[in-house]
Amino acid sequence: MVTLTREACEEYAQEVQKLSTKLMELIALSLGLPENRFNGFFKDQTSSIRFNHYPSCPIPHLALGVGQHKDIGVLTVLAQDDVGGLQVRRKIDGEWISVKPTPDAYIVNVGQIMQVWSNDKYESVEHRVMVNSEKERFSIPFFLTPAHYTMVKPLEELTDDQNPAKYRACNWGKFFITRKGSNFRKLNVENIQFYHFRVSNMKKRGGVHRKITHLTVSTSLSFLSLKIMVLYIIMKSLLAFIF
Ligand SMILES: O=C(O)CCC(=O)C(=O)O
Ligand SMILES: [Fe+2]
Repeated sequence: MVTLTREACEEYAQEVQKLSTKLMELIALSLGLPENRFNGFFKDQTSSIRFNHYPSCPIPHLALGVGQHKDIGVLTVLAQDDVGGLQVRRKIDGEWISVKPTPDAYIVNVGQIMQVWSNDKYESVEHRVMVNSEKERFSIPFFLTPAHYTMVKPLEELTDDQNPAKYRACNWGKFFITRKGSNFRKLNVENIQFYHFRVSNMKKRGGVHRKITHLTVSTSLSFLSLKIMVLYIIMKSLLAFIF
């Protein structure tokens, strides 16, 4: 049995954070930006680590370890054991492809924030985790996320008249709180995602954006009904006063 101490976790977090900083510098260079372009976003970063345990499951085809999703952060640096189960969705045909575990290697996922920052030059991949009928599995993802006050939007250097911003700005802290506090399952809608802020999605009425902004929509609706009620009361008193 392996015992994880707080010190070991903290040391691991610090090291993987350093690795992520290095990766962000390389990504900046790959986008033709100065190496330190992203550093400012991570001064008060909200990054986190998760310890995933997937117990073995006698009927694996009826269960999923983690349902299909795109990571919401900037990057995910994932450590996994040798059991396997992670699958990524191939874009061209939607086929689920198993990611073979490579010893002593990390898997790095591009998250939705990176996709927004790069105005779609980098794309976040959809993935899920299958369970194993005999073996339990462990994985440790590190989610690199910016300071809570960061306005997530395409970088200005990567947009111009020919290539306009594909996403509207969104406050990361508010996004995260909305996501965590959402009762999306009860409402049978998808939880909030950065791709809901795509300009093209937002134009479509009745599209995904309308679904996920139910909070805003219902708030404005109740505000509207309140206004109608007040107007009704005023009218009634006015009529009562006149007649
Ligand atoms: O366990 C894995 O391999 C991936 C887990 C994952 O996708 C996540 O926690 O976001
Ligand atoms: Fe994930």
